[in-house]
Amino acid sequence: MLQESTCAELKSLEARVSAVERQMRAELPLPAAVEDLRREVEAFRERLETDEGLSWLGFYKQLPEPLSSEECRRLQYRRKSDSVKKRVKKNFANICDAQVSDAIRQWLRMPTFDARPWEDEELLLLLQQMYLDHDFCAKFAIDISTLRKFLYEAYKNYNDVPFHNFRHCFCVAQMLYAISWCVDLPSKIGDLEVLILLTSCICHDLDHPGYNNIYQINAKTELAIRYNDISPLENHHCSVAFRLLENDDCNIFKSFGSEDFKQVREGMIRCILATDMARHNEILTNFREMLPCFNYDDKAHVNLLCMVLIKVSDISNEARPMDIAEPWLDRLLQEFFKQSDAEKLEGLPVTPFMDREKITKPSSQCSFIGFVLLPLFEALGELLTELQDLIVQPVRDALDYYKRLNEVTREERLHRKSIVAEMADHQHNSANQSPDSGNAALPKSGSNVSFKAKILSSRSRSRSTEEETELSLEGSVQQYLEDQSLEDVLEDPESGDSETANEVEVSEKALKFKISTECTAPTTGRKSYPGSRKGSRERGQHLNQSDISRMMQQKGKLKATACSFDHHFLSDNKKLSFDSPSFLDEYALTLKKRFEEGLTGYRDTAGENNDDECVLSQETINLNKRNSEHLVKVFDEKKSILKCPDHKNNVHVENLRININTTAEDEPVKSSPKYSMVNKKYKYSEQSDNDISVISLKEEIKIQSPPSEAKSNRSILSRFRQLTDRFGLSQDSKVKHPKNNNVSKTTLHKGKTKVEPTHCKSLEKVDIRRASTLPKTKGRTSKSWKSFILGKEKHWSSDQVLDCNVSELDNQSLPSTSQMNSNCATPNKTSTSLQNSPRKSVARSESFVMGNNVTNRSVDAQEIQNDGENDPNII
Ligand SMILES: Nc1nc2c(ncn2[C@@H]2O[C@@H]3COP(=O)(O)O[C@H]3[C@H]2O)c(=O)[nH]1
Ligand SMILES: [Zn+2]
Repeated sequence: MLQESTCAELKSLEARVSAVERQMRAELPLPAAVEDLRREVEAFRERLETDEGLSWLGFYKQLPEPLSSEECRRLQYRRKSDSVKKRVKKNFANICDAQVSDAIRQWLRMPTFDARPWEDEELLLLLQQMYLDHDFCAKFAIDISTLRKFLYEAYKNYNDVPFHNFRHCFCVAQMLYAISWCVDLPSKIGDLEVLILLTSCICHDLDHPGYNNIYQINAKTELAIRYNDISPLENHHCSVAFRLLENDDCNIFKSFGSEDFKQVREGMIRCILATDMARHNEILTNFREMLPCFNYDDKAHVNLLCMVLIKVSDISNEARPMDIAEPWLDRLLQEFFKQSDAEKLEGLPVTPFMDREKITKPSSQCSFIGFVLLPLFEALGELLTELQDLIVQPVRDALDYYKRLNEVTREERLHRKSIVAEMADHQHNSANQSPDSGNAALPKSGSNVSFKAKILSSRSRSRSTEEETELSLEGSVQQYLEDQSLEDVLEDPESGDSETANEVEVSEKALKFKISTECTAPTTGRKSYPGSRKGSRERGQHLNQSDISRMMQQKGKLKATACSFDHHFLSDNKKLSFDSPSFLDEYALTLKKRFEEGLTGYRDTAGENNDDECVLSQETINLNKRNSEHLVKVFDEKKSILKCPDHKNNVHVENLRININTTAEDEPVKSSPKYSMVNKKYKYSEQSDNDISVISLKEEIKIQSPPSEAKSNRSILSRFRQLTDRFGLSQDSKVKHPKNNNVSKTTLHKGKTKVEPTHCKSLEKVDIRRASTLPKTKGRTSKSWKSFILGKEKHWSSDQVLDCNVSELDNQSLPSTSQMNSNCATPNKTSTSLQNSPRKSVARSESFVMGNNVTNRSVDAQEIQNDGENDPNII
């Protein structure tokens, strides 16, 4: 009894004491030292939560930049400018009656055809030739002026994006055309199916915004909402196509009866929707099953074959000679990187096969060709055996090449690792010899030049700039080793790691109708990609018990370290008798939560995002040099393209030469036309709008990097140690912050232009290998074009009118960031390295016109600008 009452009294006393204590804490002023400490701690917390450079710790709370920022404007969708459209329209009208020489018509039937030297209007002429050579106009009563208007409208509705532009559309149509001739497709599936296929190829990426379905779905764009996440882009391309065809002026099917038109519509929809890579496995599996009993009389079989044919054409760049294929890959990666940058910027899941931090050219191609492209080509090659030599073997050669390139890269990486291991040993030994000088043994920022130089000299080419930046920061050997093992996993396409999931796997996950994706297991057996929200969730759930307990221990360590950090601020090291700051508990809780969600792998954006775009590796530059040499040759031979009077052609070719030399003037040292082209292209790669946006993305935009599985294992204690080190250098790190750092620009630039001697050596090696695996360019290199010339008189007509007002299209596929500023972009005229600069193009086109006795006048850029038609499609 007594015991009970005493206990109760004690408890009440205890409660009163703590109440008084709380009251005193609230009302009495804290000692000055404690006040100071509190301020310091507050500042520290603020720093952790708002400094992007420390975001890898996981406390960063900053939201992505507001959508209206300057950087976001760069992400927008690029419409063709009015002046460009008008010029192409006029030039096409001028040349559309020209006869294409037999030589060019033959070349057009080969996968080795090179579209690069041709102007847009000339490509339109060649598309027209495809219809004419199949005799479609006669067979299907297609009026030639309607065909021209249709082709021009299609051209007009492709955007100025790096890859999915009009030239891609041309290449896809041309590959289908080449296949069609090679296997005599009309005799197998009928003329109508070939007409449907060719037209579908031309329309298959209409109004592509340069951001794929994964982006559309994750960003919940208007298109994704409109099409319920089911192939939003392909539905859009198809819808735009039929909007064009609604207009009688360009409806090439207007003479068709309703049943026939229905068949065309069904066929086109089927073909265009088949280009969604999310359906790749489904289509390939069905086709393979059909192969043993394929029957050309069975409509279902023919339909499936058509789907495979358009898919093959769509992804056929690697079946072309390397010097044509590789610039396309550069453009594709440019578009990929742009998308993943946008995803980071907007806090969306980052598509792994598009992430500049995760892929290289060889890794991307090994995965894509090996797992996606070749299986499809081989399946088609089984049915149409004529295609084996034409496209299947060149794709195998390309895969061999990229595998070897990957090996070389891997060897370099191993070499690099051994150097780092050596350094680690050295560091370890020095630490053992003089315990007090442990820190001195660690290579610090800029302090260990030989360490850095050694690593730089052994680095892989394609990632050089990234790593240079990374290593020039606090160069912890341990950290470097960790990063390297991560890199190994990411770059090994056969590792099965979900980070290397290819486009089909990622697309299948992201694009399939939600109900089926959520309920069924993935057919490929690979995990969902970690960049996806689902992936993040899964990773969190897959943490096992020991992971959790390790994390909890780490949490404890963090708390302890934070307390000792706290002591650091107390004068005379005197421990004060109050609880550790409550924010530490909050931090511990947040940390625990983050661990549980599997979100601990935040990257040090200050250290790792200072990379450069790095799309153009040295071998690409070499190739570009070769390409441009080829281009000069083609210009010489271009006069044989059209059967026009010799003297007119001479004017044209002369003008082309003048234009080339004019460009060369920019570069006084190397003034030959060959070099001017090389330099122009290289310059473009450094100065393109995209590059600028990359730099500004790195420097100014807050990027919330996705979690990285391997890095999540890094000890939180070591991170905290780094943090406290950095905190000690707070002023410095503020200067170093990418947002304010002008120096980093210079470093990036230097990094890019610097070519280490060892790289050059191994590049030579790669180039030799490459030459041996180059697909043969039979038609083009074995015979001079001049030998094909039939010097017939050409009929020039300038009275073609291509006016065709297409009703406003549903242009809603903008990346979400661009929605606010969609009118502000200056079209990036330098963004297509396959095209010439606008000024140059104008001059060329004019000379083309001049050469054909059409009014000879000089066209000035300003005039063209003013001439722009007001296109309702421009948003
Ligand atoms: N990695 C890689 N992807 C490709 C290549 N060619 C085509 N693709 C992808 O395959 C996709 C096919 O459909 P899209 O044209 O929409 O976009 C294409 C690219 O994303 C290639 O050479 N390499
Ligand atoms: Zn395409």
